[in-house]
Amino acid sequence: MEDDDEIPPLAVEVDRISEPNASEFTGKPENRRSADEDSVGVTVITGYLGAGKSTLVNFILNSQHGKKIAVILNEFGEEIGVERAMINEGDGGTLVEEWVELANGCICCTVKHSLVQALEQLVQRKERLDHILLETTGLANPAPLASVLWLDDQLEASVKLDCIITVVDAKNLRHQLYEHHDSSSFPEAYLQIAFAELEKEIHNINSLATIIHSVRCQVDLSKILDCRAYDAMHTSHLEALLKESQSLSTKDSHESSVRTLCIYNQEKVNLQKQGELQIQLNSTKSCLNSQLYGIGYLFLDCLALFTMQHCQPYDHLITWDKLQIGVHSWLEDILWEKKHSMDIYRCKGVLSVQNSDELHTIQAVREIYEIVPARRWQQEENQVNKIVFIGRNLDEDILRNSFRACV
Ligand SMILES: Nc1nc2c(ncn2[C@@H]2O[C@H](COP(=O)(O)OP(=O)(O)OP(=O)(O)O)[C@@H](O)[C@H]2O)c(=O)[nH]1
Repeated sequence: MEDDDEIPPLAVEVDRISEPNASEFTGKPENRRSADEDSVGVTVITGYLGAGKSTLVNFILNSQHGKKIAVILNEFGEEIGVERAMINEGDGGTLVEEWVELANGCICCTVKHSLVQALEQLVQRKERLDHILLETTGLANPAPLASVLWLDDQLEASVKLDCIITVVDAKNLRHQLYEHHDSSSFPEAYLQIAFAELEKEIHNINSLATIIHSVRCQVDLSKILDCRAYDAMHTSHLEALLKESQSLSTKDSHESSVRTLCIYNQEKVNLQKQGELQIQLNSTKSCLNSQLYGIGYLFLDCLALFTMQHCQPYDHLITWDKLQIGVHSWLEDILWEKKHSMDIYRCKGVLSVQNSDELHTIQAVREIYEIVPARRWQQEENQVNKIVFIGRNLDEDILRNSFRACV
């Protein structure tokens, strides 16, 4: 990346920003203020991997606000299509006025210019938008974004930075701030104290942040949309952010050892847990009658429950057609047992499941995971399994090969 790319396109020298006067801040005070009336508000939604950014986007889109909202998603190349498939667009995309996917890089460094272009195109649409949501990757630094939105000459007057929301996962924040801290077995009373401490820690990092507690990002939208957090009255807050952005090199802002990779598979998968394994027998092919003869137990390297269906009563020659494990067991091996010594921070994706016409989403943040049916597959959609992993020591071959046991 060119050095030039790293410096946000500032309209004024940063040294001058120290003046608390909003007029001097942009150099064009009256324009800025009157333009505010017509400009489209942009809410930047940021937060660490798995903090709940998409959950918040989903919540906003599905709430009754009567606004025409466009969503800009920033994805790393490997994540293309996964993020969007996981957000509920409503039937036929009715909840979202416009989608823009900024792929192949992080919005805070390599795709900054694409962001400017995307915003321009959105505000030039015939039908006026009421609001734009910009969801960053879980590894983005929001400061350079703020400078693009606040100070970019091309954009000035047409969009305004309404608010930066940082979604924080109360369970994992301590772990993220102080690695190796395990809060999974804390008694409740301790947790309450820990959460109070968390608020203190958040305020130590940003004393001006308004903290809103929520479960699954269900918040009062009047507190987060159209809040003009950076209008003329609140420029000092942004000043600090921009100064910080100047001192940071985007080259250093991403952990180089953290890798993102994606595995694909076209076949439908089995979700079942190990205790519910179904073992298909070759001998079923030669069955003469269709009676169910029984359920028995079999010791392999684990205890597996199997059903013998449609077998001849005296068929002693049993050979396995396929030993299938479920996605649950596969994930638990990787996330809980850490069988392959991979340090997985985040896993997300879509699954095409056997005997189901619904797209299932797979979500994991550290060791906590869930697999849920999200919606029906759309007709034109390619029903594939696509799973993104983010973490350290990821081994693509192991992940891909071990996943095959689920199909
Ligand atoms: N228990 C619990 N889970 C939550 C809450 N909010 C979000 N989640 C779950 O956390 C997981 C990650 O949420 P996402 O919204 O995809 O997180 P994200 O910040 O977009 O993640 P990245 O794509 O990695 O940047 C999902 O399984 C959510 O259902 C919450 O308040 N409580």
